[in-house]
Amino acid sequence: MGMNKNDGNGFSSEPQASVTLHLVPPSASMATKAPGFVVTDLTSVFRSNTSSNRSKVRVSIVRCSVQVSSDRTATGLPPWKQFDARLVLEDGSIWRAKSFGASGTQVGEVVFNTSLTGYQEILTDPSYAGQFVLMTNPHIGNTGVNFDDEESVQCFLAGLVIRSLSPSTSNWRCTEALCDYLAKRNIMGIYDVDTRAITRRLREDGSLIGVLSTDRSKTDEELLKMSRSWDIVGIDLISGVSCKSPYEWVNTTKPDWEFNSNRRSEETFHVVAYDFGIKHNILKRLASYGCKITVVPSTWPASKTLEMKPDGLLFSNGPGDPSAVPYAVETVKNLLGKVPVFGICMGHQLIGQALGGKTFKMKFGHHGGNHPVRNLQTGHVEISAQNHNYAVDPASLPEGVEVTHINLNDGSCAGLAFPAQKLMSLQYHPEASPGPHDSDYAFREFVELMKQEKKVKA
Ligand SMILES: NC(=O)CC[C@H](N)C(=O)O
Repeated sequence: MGMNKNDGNGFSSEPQASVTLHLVPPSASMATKAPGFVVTDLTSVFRSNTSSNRSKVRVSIVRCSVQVSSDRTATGLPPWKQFDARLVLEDGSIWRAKSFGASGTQVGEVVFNTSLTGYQEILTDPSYAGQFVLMTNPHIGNTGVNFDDEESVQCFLAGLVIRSLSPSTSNWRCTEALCDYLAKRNIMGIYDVDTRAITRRLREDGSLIGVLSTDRSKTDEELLKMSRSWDIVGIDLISGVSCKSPYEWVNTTKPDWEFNSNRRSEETFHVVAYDFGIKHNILKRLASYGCKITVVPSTWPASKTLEMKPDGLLFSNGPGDPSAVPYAVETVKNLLGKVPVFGICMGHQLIGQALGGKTFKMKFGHHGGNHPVRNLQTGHVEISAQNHNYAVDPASLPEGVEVTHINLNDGSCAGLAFPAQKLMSLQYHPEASPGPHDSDYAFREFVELMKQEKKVKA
């Protein structure tokens, strides 16, 4: 197999009498539907079991590229169940496509995401509940999905809209093909649709409600009517994604992926995290910075939180309209000023409202991993991960509240601080997932805020 002696990967060029290869296709069903895989990449063959008898070495292939055999592709069929699909937008436009994943009829708001990679984190971000995510990157699915990149326990989004779905997967962490993953989670995906044209329309006209359907019995007019009789504004989407009872979170970022290992606080701070649809990486980053975390449901009363005597509070990201969840605003209001708080995205918007400010719906929002933000306190520009359709109007906020960050694409408010109330918040995602890590320092600043408060109280 052309391995060099001691090449640094544990490979040896010594004679090997017996080698067992375990091929790992992206999914079992793909293997049965498309027999005859062609292994195209053996770069990561490694020795998993060395016995004292060096002539018997078992080898597992953990990374392999799998391509659908020419037999299968010759038939012109892709390795997933596919139906004709329609996306009917409320403006009357009809987009014909092919489906993968689940089938049926689903209504939602269409938003476009400009991330080049990280579709699994996007699919599992609970903040997309009620929305169809259209990826502007035309080629999706080529890295499959894996065990580690889940941002929640489920896919809450309404569906996925892409230009082209890769028929093969190639990634060393891949455990399943995207088509099978979505089918199991009952999420509809469509491809073979002009995502660029839809994006331009959304940029011109703003986010649009649409209906995605594989149901031939439904007329275009019926689907159009459905899209025009539903609205995402004013709906409490948080209650469908929040946990039902409190739990402890202990997982840190895995050592292999930890890029900020010197930043762990020597003290441990107890953080109560309100789950409005919390992404796992927010919890992992807090844990990596040395926090002990209790996650509580969105309806958890402020009084019970204060009984837990936390050092700090995290108000998480979450789906939908912040004006549709007055109970959450009330909870935030009852907690502000009592302990240091950090709000992220929906959490930031709820803080804005709790302070007496207003939120408004943006034309098409910010969704992607490439949004430039200026930190007004340091002057630094961060490239950030964003996913929101609403924003806080800074002019509506009371005196003493500082705008700390602005989005450089449109000048909108991207961060707030209110030192008198030990408060900081960001409209975007310092935990990234997917996206750049430029804003990770925000977790350190939150720890500093809790540290200062502890000192004052001591
Ligand atoms: N990621 C989030 O928390 C989203 C916030 C809010 N639901 C919005 O769309 O603006």
